[in-house]
Amino acid sequence: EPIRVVVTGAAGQIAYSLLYSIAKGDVFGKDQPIILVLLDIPPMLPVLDGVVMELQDCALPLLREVIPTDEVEVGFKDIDAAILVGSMPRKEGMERKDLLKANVAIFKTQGAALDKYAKKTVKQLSSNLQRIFREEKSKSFWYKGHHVSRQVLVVGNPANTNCLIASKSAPSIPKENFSCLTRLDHNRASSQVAIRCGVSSDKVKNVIIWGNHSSTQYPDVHHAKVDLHGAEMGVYEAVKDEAWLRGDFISTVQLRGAAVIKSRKLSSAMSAAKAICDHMRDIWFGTKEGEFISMGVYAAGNSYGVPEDLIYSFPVQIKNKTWKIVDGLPINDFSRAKMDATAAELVEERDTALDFLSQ
Ligand SMILES: NC(=O)c1ccc[n+]([C@@H]2O[C@H](COP(=O)([O-])OP(=O)(O)OC[C@H]3O[C@@H](n4cnc5c(N)ncnc54)[C@H](O)[C@@H]3O)[C@@H](O)[C@H]2O)c1
Ligand SMILES: O=C(O)CC[C@H](O)C(=O)O
Repeated sequence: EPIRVVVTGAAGQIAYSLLYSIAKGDVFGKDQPIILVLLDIPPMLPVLDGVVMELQDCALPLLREVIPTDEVEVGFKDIDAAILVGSMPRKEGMERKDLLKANVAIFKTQGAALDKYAKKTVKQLSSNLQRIFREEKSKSFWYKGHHVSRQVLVVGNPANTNCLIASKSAPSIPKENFSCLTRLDHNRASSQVAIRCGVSSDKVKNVIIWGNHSSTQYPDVHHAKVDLHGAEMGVYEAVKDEAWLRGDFISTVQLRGAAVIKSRKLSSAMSAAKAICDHMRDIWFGTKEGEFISMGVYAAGNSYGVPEDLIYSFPVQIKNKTWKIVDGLPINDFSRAKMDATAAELVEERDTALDFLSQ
């Protein structure tokens, strides 16, 4: 059976890199047929037509159908995965707060639309599932048995707060089904360490991005390992330069998005698309044994004292399409201060967003 995947902002630059990877099986598997739903705003429909033509012209065997639309009820109907990219990127000179105001309303609307249209009705389930559902009469069964596969990844910035707002606007979808993209930051951090050590990036594992996808994020390598020509060791031991690890390394990762904008005059797109693929593929197929990755998830119940009602980036492990925060990693004072600073920014962003949406 094909799965239905919607990408919003499908006429934009991230989508242009992303759609090909999804359609050729890099994310949901090499034998998983796909229906791609491309959602954008009305003025972009002519551009979407061109994207549809190009996808057809790729002649990809897994791609069963491409549906361009500007209507959320079409876009979100019965989807298995939603990748919410559509929103305005920051341009040079723009502040983060400008972006919050421009974008957060989109995610309120889209969360509500997901709640309304993505919900499968009991009627659409097989008769066997309908019988079990009637017998169980439990909402949690409904969630566990069926909704669990419906994953919503928020990419549009400010990604954490947009994700929180989308999730709050979709009360029938479990909070666990929402996540936001900090995998790009994770990949940036792994890559910086790999370059410094002169190894390929797959030799670095378990870096952590804590907090917000912003310049307050904390890229933490205290628990990361590097395979240095056959010998696995901690990153501090391998790099042997604490000043760099606590200074330029952190600021390079924190400010990388801004550096790309300054240089390209456009927000990162190829690397963002690659990170989206990594994030979704790990949700679908799970993380490797003994490894964790970073993603923004609902903070409730975390063991790190992060305020609960936030989407905060944590180290997570994923199995059976269910993520779990890696608990109990030792946190030193240096890390604690940085984790708290990024949490404080997220609290402020959340409050500004809620305030703004209530006006
Ligand atoms: N989380 C991350 O790591 C990360 C990385 C890079 C970019 N981003 C963010 O991703 C977003 C998109 O970036 P881009 O470079 O592709 O931008 P873009 O301007 O090239 O494309 C955005 C697309 O979204 C569409 N859009 C706007 N409002 C929409 C709506 N309500 N519904 C559907 N579509 C809508 C636009 O018409 C446009 O086609 C930005 O917010 C950017 O900051 C996040
Ligand atoms: O607007 C920014 O500073 C960041 C843009 C994007 O999210 C990125 O990380 O490349």
